[in-house]
Parts: sequence; C-alpha cells; structure tokens
Amino acid sequence: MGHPGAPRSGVSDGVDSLAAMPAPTDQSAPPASPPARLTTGIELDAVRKAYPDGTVAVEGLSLTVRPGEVLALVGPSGCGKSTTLRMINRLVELTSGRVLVDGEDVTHVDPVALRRRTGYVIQDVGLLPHRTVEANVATVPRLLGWDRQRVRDRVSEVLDLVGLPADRYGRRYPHQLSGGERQRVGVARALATDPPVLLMDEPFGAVDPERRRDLQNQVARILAEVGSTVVLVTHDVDEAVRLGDRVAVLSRGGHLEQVASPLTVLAHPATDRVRDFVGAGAHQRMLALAVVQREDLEDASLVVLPAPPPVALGASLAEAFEAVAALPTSSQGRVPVVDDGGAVVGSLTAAGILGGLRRAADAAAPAVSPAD
Ligand SMILES: Nc1ncnc2c1ncn2[C@@H]1O[C@H](COP(=O)(O)OP(=O)(O)OP(=O)(O)O)[C@@H](O)[C@H]1O
Repeated sequence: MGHPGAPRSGVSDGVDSLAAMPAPTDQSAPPASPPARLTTGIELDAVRKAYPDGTVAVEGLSLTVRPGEVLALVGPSGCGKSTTLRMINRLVELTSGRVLVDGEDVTHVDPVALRRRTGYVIQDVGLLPHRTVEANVATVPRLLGWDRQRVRDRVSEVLDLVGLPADRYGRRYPHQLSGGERQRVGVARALATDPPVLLMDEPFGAVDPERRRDLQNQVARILAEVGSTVVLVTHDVDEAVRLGDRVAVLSRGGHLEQVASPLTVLAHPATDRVRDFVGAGAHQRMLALAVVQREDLEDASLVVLPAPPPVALGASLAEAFEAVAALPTSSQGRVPVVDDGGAVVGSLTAAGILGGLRRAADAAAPAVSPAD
C-alpha cells in the first residue's frame, strides 16, 4: 500500500486539486460521443522515481500498455507498483524517463487537465462523505462545465452500469452503503467522464474476501464494456490473472520480470521470481482460466445412464473439475458436455480436463521471448 508516509488518498488528492481549479465553460467539455479512446496506448520509457529521502522506487522501467487492454501490474509489496501507476497521472512526478499517453509526453500536459481525463480508483475510494452518491459521481463532469442535463444523464448511466440505479442509490450518502457498493460508486465516479485511461490501485483491497470475487466479476464486465485503457495495480495474483488481458510482474525497484497473457505467466514463468510469486497455486489458477473445448471430449455414448448433469462447452476447467469430482462412483467419472443450444456434443473425464490444461499451457507458450 505504498510508503507509510505517502499520501494514499489519491482520489482526494486528485479531486482536491481538481476542485481548486476554476471550472471551465462548457466549450472545454469533451464531445458527447463517441468517447475518446487511445490509439497508441501508454508507453513508459525508462521511467525512474527516486523519492526525496533517496528511496529509488522504480529504476528504469520500460513497458507498453496497449490501447483498450487491461494491464495488471502485480508484484510483492513495495516493488513500485503504485509509484508506477501514479507517474502516469502525475500524482508522482518522475525523476527521469518519459511517460507517453497516446504519444503525448505527460510532463507537457497540465497535471490537473491530465487527471480530469484519467479515471482513478483506489482502495479507500475517497468519496466525499457529506455529498450524495449522485453528487460524488457528478464531481468531475461538473468541474468540466458540462450542462446540468448532460451531467444528470451521465450520472444515471454510470450508476446503472455499476448496478446501483440512481433512483435507489443516488440520494444516499456514502455511509449508507456497503463497502462493495462504495467501491462501485468509486468506479462509477472514475468512469463518469468516460475517460480514455483508467488507473486502478488495489481497487478491491478494502472489500471483504467473500464479496471481492463478485465485485471483480462485475468490474471485469464493466471494463470489457467501456473500452478504456486500464492499468490495474494489485498484489493478488488471482485478481491479476482474472482481470488482466496481460499481466506485468514487477520485482523490487519496479524491475519488469515478465509481461504476458495470464496463462503464459502461469504456465511459463519467465524467471524464478515470477515462478515464486505465482506460487504453488498456478495449476488451480490455470484451471480457472482455461475452458472446456471439443478437442478434450470423448464420445457422448460413453456416458453411464442415468446421465449426470452436463457441463457446458466453454465452461472453465475448474467448473468441469468440480462437476467430475462430485460424480457418484457409478458414473465412472464421466460427465456429458452440451453446446450453447443444449445438445450433447461429447463427454469429459478428469483425463480430458488434464489434457485441456496441457493444451492451454502449450498454446500459451511464448513464441520467441518471454515477453509478448
Ligand atoms: N513518498 C515516499 N517517500 C519515500 N519512499 C516512498 C514513498 N512512497 C513510496 N515509497 C517507497 O517506494 C517503494 C515503492 O513503493 P510503492 O508504494 O510504489 O510500492 P507498491 O508495490 O505499490 O507496494 P504495495 O503493494 O505495498 O502498495 C517502497 O520502498 C516505498 O517504501
């Protein structure tokens, strides 16, 4: 969670500095549609951050975030993830190197203007406690000078998107929400201006573990829908592989150990540090990511009657494994598999699941270099 002395409430930093700026007139408002999206992505070029006390948090990190992808930055505590993220919106000024957002050097952009077009979500959300949910979500659109109706429409749109309809939740205050709901308001606020870039720093850290998985799934769906370029900081490998289109594994000093697809990082760790970090759970995580495919099926006629409940093509191998493990001995460990239309297309056993896992690992093998 960063240095104990470091200001962590980045949203309030951001919002406070936003609020300190006079609101421009409506002519500075972005066009209503289509939303601005990155075309070349975000490029970190040999970025370095030495804090005033001499701590070198990040030493020469080069990394590209592709337009429209979710890049998960993962690594042990103190390895420089938050510092890296905050250099993108200049909540932390870099010591040397360059950060380019769609080819534009961020040091040439006014930091307040930069933050207004960059969504930012943090663990403790930073909602203003004395303002309603609607007013919190409306903060940046209002600062951008959007007219009243446009603000109202957008607030209700993003609250719908995060599953908190304005008519039920809009008038509540943050203390009248659960932790997970507050977190979703934080996401709605970050999305209010439909920013091309969304930075998320441990966004689920304050949510209890039972609710976290659910919230991650909801946010994954939202991110897939909005098309912003997202950098997500987490120390949780499960979260990184579940939400990231690619995963960048960092070690101390912001050293890039590997950047690749989640399956590649799990099945083919590029270094011992990645292997240690990914840990003993790699196979379980792969089971959750890889899916049942036709290649792994055997003939449907092998299913022992009465047929057990089927598994769907495209279900995760973890789900298929649960189904096979729950079978009575009389079934001989075989489940029927159905397609989208419910037609039985084959049968699956534990051996088929293992075959699927190996196939997924082979398919994720890096072609030439460990970074893809
Ligand atoms: N303001 C600061 N002044 C001095 N050192 C700092 C400051 N902020 C962070 N650091 C140090 O920089 C290093 C990287 O910190 P950073 O918060 O970027 O790591 P992190 O990977 O996000 O950690 P965590 O997962 O614990 O949040 C750490 O050694 C930290 O103590």
